[in-house]
Amino acid sequence: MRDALMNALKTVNDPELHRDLVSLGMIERAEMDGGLAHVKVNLTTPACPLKGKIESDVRAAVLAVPGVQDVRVTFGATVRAAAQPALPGVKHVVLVGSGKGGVGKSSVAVNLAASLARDGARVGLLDADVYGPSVAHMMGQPAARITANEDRKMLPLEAHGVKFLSMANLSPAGQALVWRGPMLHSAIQQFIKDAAWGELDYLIVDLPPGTGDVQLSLTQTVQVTGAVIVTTPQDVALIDAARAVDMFRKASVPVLGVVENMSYFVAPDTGHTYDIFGRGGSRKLGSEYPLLGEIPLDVEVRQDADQGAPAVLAHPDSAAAQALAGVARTLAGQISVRTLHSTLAELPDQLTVV
Ligand SMILES: Nc1ncnc2c1ncn2[C@@H]1O[C@H](COP(=O)(O)OP(=O)(O)OP(=O)(O)O)[C@@H](O)[C@H]1O
Repeated sequence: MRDALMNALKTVNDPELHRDLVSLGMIERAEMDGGLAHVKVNLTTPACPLKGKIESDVRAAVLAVPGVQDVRVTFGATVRAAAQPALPGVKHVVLVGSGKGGVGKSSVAVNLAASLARDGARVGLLDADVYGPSVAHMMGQPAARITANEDRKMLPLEAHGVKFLSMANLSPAGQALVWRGPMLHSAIQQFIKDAAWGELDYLIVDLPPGTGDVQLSLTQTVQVTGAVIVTTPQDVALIDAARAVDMFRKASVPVLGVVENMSYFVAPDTGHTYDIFGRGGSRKLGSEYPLLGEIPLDVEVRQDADQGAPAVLAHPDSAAAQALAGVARTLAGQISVRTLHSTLAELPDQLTVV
């Protein structure tokens, strides 16, 4: 009977990976209990954007097996590590960058991290925006201080299910950092390599805006899975975003996608939509960089950030939070596809990214 179930499951393809669940090794359990079939699918990320589709496809395929009256589908998830894992225990390092300041890069990084963690992933968040570190505040821990463990490794702080490190938790509050290039380089090295991150599926790195030394130093310090570029749809932001894309291309860091923030505004009183910065402009960056999502301007995103609670957790039903959660899942799916692409010896020709 198990063979019949497995044969049926061989007809179900992962909708993103375009391969059947059996050959992808995603079927953890397939058993009959009377007329009830139990199937456990081990996803490649807990933030799988197409879990609902996989569930209905599995159900339909298994229900067609003679003798099956009902199906119970359950899920687990194991994020597969990049071919060359970033750090011991860290499966993927994802950089969040922008060409220009103030476009909402830190807000996106914090919400991505919180959303992935809520979906069940093990997530770290590194604030590499050394000149204007805002992660500590946005995570609600501006006063916390970083300590070291017995091996003299920095212990990340933790909030909202996310481990994080920010320069703001090292220096006295309100004091500016006057570190120069080489010191910054070694500070970032330490944040990455001399910290006890433990086992992480995703380490999200909030970069400083622009295309300077810190960004380059990071791409040289650690094997990075890819970068996400945050921009507003405004031309001046897009010109700078294109520069950031170019920098990553030159540093051989794949651009996993673009997030268009402050994409539009829906007036709460009239419901009218205003495209304040010109919606959809990020498509001008080129079709080879997938648009991971359009995040509306939303006063709650700003208020939640100020109060130290990511919008995806504080107001999960708002349009902005839903869009941010969608970005996190699309990104996780994108990483799964790329990882499979680079780790499978025999590539299916129809393997596509978003
Ligand atoms: N979608 C949004 N709706 C409303 N406010 C937003 C949105 N995104 C970001 N903001 C607000 O805009 C301001 C700038 O955001 P943020 O600090 O995330 O930008 P940044 O690109 O990281 O800036 P920098 O790197 O220059 O410090 C913050 O006050 C933030 O709360």
